[in-house]
Amino acid sequence: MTDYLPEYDQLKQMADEELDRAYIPYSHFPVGAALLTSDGQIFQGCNIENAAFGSTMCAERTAIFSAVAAGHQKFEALVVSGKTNGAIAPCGACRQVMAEWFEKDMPIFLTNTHGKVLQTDLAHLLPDSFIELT
Ligand SMILES: O=c1ccn([C@H]2C[C@H](O)[C@@H](CO)O2)c(=O)[nH]1
Ligand SMILES: [Zn+2]
Repeated sequence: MTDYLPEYDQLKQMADEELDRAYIPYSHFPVGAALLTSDGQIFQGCNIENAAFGSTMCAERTAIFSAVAAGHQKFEALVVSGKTNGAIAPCGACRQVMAEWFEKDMPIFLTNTHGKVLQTDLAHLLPDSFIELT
């Protein structure tokens, strides 16, 4: 089961809302995300694809970069949602970006639209991560 987070239902609803905003002419694979800042704001993200496929931006990074661009650098929780059979799984690039901004134990809820919820964190998604030049 998952730890109780008062904002979870709102985050999940806002992540799901982004599934309809995803720009996915190539993969037809929508992903939505909602990110809670330490001061209680929520930033949404969807995947935004590009004809040059490598220029595509994932839902998770859209949410993180949107929050950082608005002046937020401390985060409490992330919910990601996909129309997948199991829980959505963030790509490697997103895990590396998460490592830059999230504490290792910050709750990350990987979900789908069928009721699956997997609670995890960066300690599990990206162990032994490269986070600074030392
Ligand atoms: O966690 C994920 C996994 C995939 N995608 C996007 C990238 C691409 O647009 C499409 C297929 O990989 O899904 C995300 O946004 N987040
Ligand atoms: Zn990604």
